[in-house]
Amino acid sequence: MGMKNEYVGSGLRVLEADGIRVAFDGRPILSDIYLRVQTGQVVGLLGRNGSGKSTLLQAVFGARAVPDASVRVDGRRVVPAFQTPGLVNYLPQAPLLPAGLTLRRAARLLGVDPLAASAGFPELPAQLDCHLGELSGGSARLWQVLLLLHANTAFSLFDEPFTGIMPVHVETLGAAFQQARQRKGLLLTDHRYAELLPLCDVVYLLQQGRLLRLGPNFRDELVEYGYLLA
Ligand SMILES: Nc1ncnc2c1ncn2[C@@H]1O[C@H](COP(=O)(O)OP(=O)(O)OP(=O)(O)O)[C@@H](O)[C@H]1O
Repeated sequence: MGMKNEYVGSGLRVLEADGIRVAFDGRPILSDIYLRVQTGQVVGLLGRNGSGKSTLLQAVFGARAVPDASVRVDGRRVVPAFQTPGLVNYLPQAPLLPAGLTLRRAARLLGVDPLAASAGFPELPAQLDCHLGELSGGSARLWQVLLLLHANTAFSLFDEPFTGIMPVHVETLGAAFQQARQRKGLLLTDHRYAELLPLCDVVYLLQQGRLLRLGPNFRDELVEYGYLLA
């Protein structure tokens, strides 16, 4: 794409965030967060409804300005992170790509080969000339996840990538995440923990404004903190 892209394809990259403090109407949502994702890792972010997962992803990406946030890559400050070419992309909970765009065009804008991106999903190639707005909710979601996953960034942040996607595709998508780990670092938040946890190298739980890095007995911890029933 002609753009300088120093972040892709050359060794280990470490994305760190701390100092992220967010309050709404005086009610603290995020306080004292430290988060780390490195290339080669799938990192899972869990937490109860309203715990601030989406807010945290926005703050890391730079979509939400946080005055004292420190987001760093390899120790170098990158705020807002999205301004650094090739560093990170982010799929919010809501649709990202315009409804009037065809998939072929969306893929070209993102510099992605749409056939490679949709490998393993037999019905997707036939949708290439559809507009995003013409697809079912689940198909549109799946395409957006796949296009961002295959776009050439060192990190991808996904807010609820599995939502709306049918079970047979959730498994294939999980495999695509695992494959993408060879190229990038992934930060995923989703309530489908049964599908998410087996993919994760690191699991974080957002709990009352703090981000806890869970240990090997994460299931017990998730019960203890009220995210799962015993
Ligand atoms: N713009 C805003 N103004 C006021 N409060 C907000 C705003 N955005 C988010 N909140 C509140 O901040 C809290 C965290 O919201 P957030 O969407 O980050 O949670 P979440 O963990 O992603 O939740 P879920 O699992 O339900 O998607 C919630 O209590 C929400 O109501």
